[in-house]
Amino acid sequence: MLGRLNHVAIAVPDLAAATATYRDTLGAPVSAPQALPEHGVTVVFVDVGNTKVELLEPLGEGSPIAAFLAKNPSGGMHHVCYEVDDILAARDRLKAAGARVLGDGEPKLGAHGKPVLFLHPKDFSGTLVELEQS
Ligand SMILES: CC[C@@H](C(=O)O)C(=O)SCCNC(=O)CCNC(=O)[C@H](O)C(C)(C)COP(=O)(O)OP(=O)(O)OC[C@H]1O[C@@H](n2cnc3c(N)ncnc32)[C@H](O)[C@@H]1OP(=O)(O)O
Ligand SMILES: [Co+2]
Repeated sequence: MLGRLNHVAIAVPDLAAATATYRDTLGAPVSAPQALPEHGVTVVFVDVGNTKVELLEPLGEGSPIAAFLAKNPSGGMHHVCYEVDDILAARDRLKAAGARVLGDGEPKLGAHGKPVLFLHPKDFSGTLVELEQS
């Protein structure tokens, strides 16, 4: 069911500072910031060749990453995103296996304009999982 690793996401308290670290210190190409109010985050993507790193900063009230950053004020690894061929089939299979699909269970368009879903970290070895339609 799982395809390639699309991205690893890191929640950060200061997106401009994290961008500068990846671009200037680590020498990686970093995209322009993208505000995604429907997801409560602003993101940039770092191109690391074989996959991407997504840097996430909270946006607006009730951001889904606010509690995570309160517990990890310096930031930290927030989720991994795997591609799937058929996100609805993947969702139904996971639900049948007892995994918790977050939100209302319906895919939303993610940062790449493709449908995404999130799976509860307690069902996946303490790691929040994002699925993205490939
Ligand atoms: C830009 C769009 C998109 C893309 O295309 O790439 C994105 O990536 S958007 C990214 C942000 N969006 C989301 O994260 C949406 C899904 N997330 C959620 O619904 C919530 O964040 C959550 C996972 C349900 C957590 O909710 P929260 O209120 O922060 O905490 P809880 O108290 O309910 O947490 C329960 C439990 O889980 C632990 N936890 C929370 N977040 C993580 C995490 N990222 N990784 C690992 N574990 C996590 C939390 O610590 C609690 O554990 P205990 O303390 O042991 O109870
Ligand atoms: Co993501």
